[in-house]
Amino acid sequence: MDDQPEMKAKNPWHRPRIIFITVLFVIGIVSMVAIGVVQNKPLHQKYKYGIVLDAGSSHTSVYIYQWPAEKENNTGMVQQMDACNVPGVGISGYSTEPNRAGDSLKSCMDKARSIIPNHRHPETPVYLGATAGMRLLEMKNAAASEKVLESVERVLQTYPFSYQGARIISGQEEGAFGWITVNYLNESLRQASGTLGALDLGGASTQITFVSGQKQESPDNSIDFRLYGHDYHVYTHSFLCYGKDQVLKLSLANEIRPVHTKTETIVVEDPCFHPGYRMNKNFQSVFNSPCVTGLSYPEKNFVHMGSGNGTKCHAAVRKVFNDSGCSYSICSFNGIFQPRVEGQFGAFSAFFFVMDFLNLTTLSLDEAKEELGKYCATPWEIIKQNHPNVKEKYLAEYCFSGTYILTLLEDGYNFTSHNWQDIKFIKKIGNSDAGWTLGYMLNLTNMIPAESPDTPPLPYGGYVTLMVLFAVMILLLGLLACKVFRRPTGSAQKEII
Ligand SMILES: O=c1[nH]cnc2c1ncn2[C@@H]1O[C@H](COP(=O)(O)OP(=O)(O)O)[C@@H](O)[C@H]1O
Ligand SMILES: [Ca+2]
Repeated sequence: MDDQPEMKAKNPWHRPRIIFITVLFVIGIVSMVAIGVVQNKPLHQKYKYGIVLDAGSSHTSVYIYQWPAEKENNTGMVQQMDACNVPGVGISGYSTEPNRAGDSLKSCMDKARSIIPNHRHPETPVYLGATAGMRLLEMKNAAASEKVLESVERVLQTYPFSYQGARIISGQEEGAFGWITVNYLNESLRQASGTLGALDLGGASTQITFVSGQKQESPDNSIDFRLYGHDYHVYTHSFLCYGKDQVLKLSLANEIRPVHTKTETIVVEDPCFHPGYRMNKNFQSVFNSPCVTGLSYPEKNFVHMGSGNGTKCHAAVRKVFNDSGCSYSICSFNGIFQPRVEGQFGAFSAFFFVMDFLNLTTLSLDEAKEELGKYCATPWEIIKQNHPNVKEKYLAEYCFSGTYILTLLEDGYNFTSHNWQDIKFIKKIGNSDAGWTLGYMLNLTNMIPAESPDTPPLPYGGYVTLMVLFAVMILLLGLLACKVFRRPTGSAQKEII
């Protein structure tokens, strides 16, 4: 301590010089980090967009997707930006006035035009995929289905986007793309971790799709994917006519046929509708579908009367499944091969709407049956009072729909009370709806590569953290070095003095 004044006297610039060097050193390090951060930060995130129209049997939805322009091939990058419900019925409902099918899409397409930045319009692909409603219309009246598709095509081509076509997708595509969507969103494709099976329930068809390690006995039900460097053997089946609206017609038709006479007023007592429910309906509304046969008196009406009995409803719904005649080692129903269900499942669309409304999504199978039985037995007046804001058509059908869902999953697909908890009823994963549309777009824009794309070894956040850590380490080492170099000089001077 006594030597300090002498040292200072010897070299009065020593300390300021060290401070000056240290300050320069710190400024250098800070600048290095700042430059690294600024240089590597994506300056202004550029997004690309894609539009898919899901032309379902009951309604059409327009989905707008967006993704960062430079990260097309990374899983989880494409997200739903907006979804618009087209007012009115599904496009197959315009078979007698096809022009209205195209017109119905305008409000949602106008919205898409306004929310996607103008300079991206010409490169934004638009796809329309029609599902089971149009499959049925094509079976019933191919010319009408052609006209409906022409009408939607005409309207979609008037928009400034890159129109890529309107077509009826197959049930196999619907199942496969639903599976791709949930697994893409779940990020289960990049890690070879377990995938999520996909259960989709529509109005006119239903799909089951899952990875199965068992022998695939039916080529029609088997798809092989190579995605991000992993091979997947996927089982899929789409049951046309087994969407919930068509099954309602099927089971009503089963109840009408035995009491079907030409003269009397026909009263059909239905255990799947609430006690006190009474509605005049036309035979036509039940027998107008290619899924239902055997109408003799199209002009006749009947009284649809609820009796609200869960057990009897289950028995009635059960009749729409044909369990005889499996030519494989194992079947679901109607002679269709299906291996035992495996792994976790995401159940979406009407599976979710119905189970969520009935508050059954988290219950065990037995609890769900019990709750549903009580719900079905509740008088219609009380149901209406309890849910004044729910559309009456949906409200009247929840007992039936819930019973159909439990029956399809248990008696159809052979889920049991042991693996019931493997089914997750989901609407969205992140911001994006579960459904076939995202998978359809990813496939058509080649955004899911067969092999894993090369990505930087570190994500951006990790890179910045490492840079900062190294900078701090260098700084500390520098300071330490200053101290160490100062000491010997000091002690040497001390010794000399
Ligand atoms: O909020 C809801 N509650 C109950 N059911 C709904 C709700 N929203 C849609 N749905 C039903 O979901 C189903 C959707 O089927 P979609 O129109 O996709 O037919 P598809 O897939 O067979 O072509 C229809 O049965 C429709 O009534
Ligand atoms: Ca659908």
